[in-house]
Amino acid sequence: MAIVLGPNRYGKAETRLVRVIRDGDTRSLADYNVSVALSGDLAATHLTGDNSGVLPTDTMKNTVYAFAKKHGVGEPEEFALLLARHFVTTQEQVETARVSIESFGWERLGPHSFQRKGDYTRVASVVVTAEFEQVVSGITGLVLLNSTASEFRGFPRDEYTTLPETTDRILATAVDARWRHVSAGGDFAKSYAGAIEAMTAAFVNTYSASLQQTLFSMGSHVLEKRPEVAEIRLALPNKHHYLVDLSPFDLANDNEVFIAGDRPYGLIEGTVTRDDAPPAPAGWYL
Ligand SMILES: O=c1[nH]c(=O)c2[nH]c(=O)[nH]c2[nH]1
Repeated sequence: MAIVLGPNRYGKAETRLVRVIRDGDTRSLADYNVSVALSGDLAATHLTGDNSGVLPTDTMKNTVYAFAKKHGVGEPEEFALLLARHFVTTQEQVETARVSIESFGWERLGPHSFQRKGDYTRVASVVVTAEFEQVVSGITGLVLLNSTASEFRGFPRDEYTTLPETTDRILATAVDARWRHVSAGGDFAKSYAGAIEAMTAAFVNTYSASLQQTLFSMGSHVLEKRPEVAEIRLALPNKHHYLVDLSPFDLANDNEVFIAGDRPYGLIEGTVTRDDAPPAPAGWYL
């Protein structure tokens, strides 16, 4: 009996790329998940441990980011072709390159602001006893992004701090919010739509020193615009976008090419309350 190596391929899966394109004061966004798989004369690495034909998957990831800077990303089909042709023509042992791209859609909210396409979830919960009725409305999964007008600096540094200070970064979050109504009556459809509008407008229009500051601005704006809301609690994940270091490839990166981080993420939580609102009933947690 002979044991033989069957079909095989390898590559870097799910390179998360966000490419910001600047046109004067307006910015547009490509948000891609790029997977590369190469096959060809790759038996040796499996059979003998000879890696002389194995272009590192790390290099594939770097190529995605470097090409995004150098050539822009165009349509996903075009960017996939560019990458696939590169691997086939530059690596002799590679016969086939498969490049797959998921492209996530964003709707424009302003010159540098976006909302992730797709629905988010409206939630409502009530608690009723003989003494009180409590109505809480909310949302989860409203994904917002500002491609500029966000800083994070002036923070303390200790021996474990490596984060550089920045005066220009991407700020993105998936809004998870609950708000408590003053009473159990009213036009809940209008209230809900107005709360979302207020929250979104505050995110777009706040020049942010931190996500904490943006949180307070969003909560305040809801309370200012919606008198029927007594209190709002926001939980905002900081969906980090890391600037890719393209200096090893002699490319500058002036806030154009980012790694969209997945985990871990910062989680910024806070409650904003009006001081004349009826207090939450004892034992009630938003
Ligand atoms: O807006 C931010 N708030 C933080 O508390 C924080 N911490 C961090 O590492 N980055 C950020 N960004």
